Amino acid sequence: MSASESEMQARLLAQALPFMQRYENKTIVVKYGGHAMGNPELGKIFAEDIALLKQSGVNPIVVHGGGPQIGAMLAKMGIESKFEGGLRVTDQKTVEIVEMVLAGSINKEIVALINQTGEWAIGLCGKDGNMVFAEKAKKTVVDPDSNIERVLDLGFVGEVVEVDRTLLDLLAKSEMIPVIAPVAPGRDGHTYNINADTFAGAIAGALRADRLLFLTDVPGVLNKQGELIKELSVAEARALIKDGTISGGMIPKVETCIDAINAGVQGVVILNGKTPHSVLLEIFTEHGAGTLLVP
Ligand SMILES: Nc1ncnc2c1ncn2[C@@H]1O[C@H](COP(=O)(O)OP(=O)(O)O)[C@@H](O)[C@H]1O
Ligand SMILES: CC(=O)N[C@@H](CCC(=O)OP(=O)(O)O)C(=O)O
Repeated sequence: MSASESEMQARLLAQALPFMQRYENKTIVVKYGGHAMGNPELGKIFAEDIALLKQSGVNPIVVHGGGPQIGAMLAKMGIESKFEGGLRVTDQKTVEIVEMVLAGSINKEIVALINQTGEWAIGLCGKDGNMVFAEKAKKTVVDPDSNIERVLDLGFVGEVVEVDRTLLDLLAKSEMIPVIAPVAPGRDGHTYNINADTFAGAIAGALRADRLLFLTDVPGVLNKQGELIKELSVAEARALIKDGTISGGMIPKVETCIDAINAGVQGVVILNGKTPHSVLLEIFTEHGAGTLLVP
């Protein structure tokens, strides 16, 4: 390494100090989307970033998705994936596979990656420690042609109705980093499939998290021309959903951002999880990337 390169690295490290002080003991919820996963090298870097946050005195909580991975498993079993309003229509067979993929293989993969850094991760879903309770989602969509609102029946898709922070508060005081799959029970005894974005938003809201980061496979919210929108107000976001600029999986993400801001979460950002060290860059440098949602 040349002298100027090591000087630059030292300067970068020194610049991180005020950010480390700012976030000490603060809760940062990181939603790791299924589209941001898949590349082993990037997975390792993501795990290192989370480990570094914990080592720096931050309380990181990982909530993960796995939509594409669920789709692949369903396809293997000859079941077609169907979405309405960005949410998977989930019958009994599908919810069993969702739980198997999310709370099983993906959750343990992320836990193992973090453990390999030398930190300690613990894999959970909403069922563990009675952390989250859900009920059947009451989702409505407005038909753009007729402007008539209709209620969607998405089967066992849930929305979070209760978060008990007991277990997460315990873990915050421990060495353990929680890694949570978005599956939760209902008081009716059913298991519900919850969109990982809305699940992460509910956790961040219940914990009054300092930051909520969404790692996905695009640089942030893009406008009609495909350019990154660096700052998006709640009103602008609603307008972009209405005119179809924001569609598919970006809808629950942006709706969650709006709810999280209303619940008092301070910094809500959608950013590219395929950029190496995007979490560290966002938290410990001035070079925040992605779309910042503002009231
Ligand atoms: N306006 C928009 N800006 C950016 N992405 C958008 C927009 N509208 C729809 N999308 C889609 O949303 C996707 C991200 O959501 P999703 O597929 O649920 O990802 P993840 O698995 O990371 O949660 C992008 O890959 C993109 O295809
Ligand atoms: C109800 C619903 O749609 N649940 C999602 C849960 C996983 C998820 O949200 O994963 P991503 O974050 O990778 O999109 C699903 O079944 O795909």
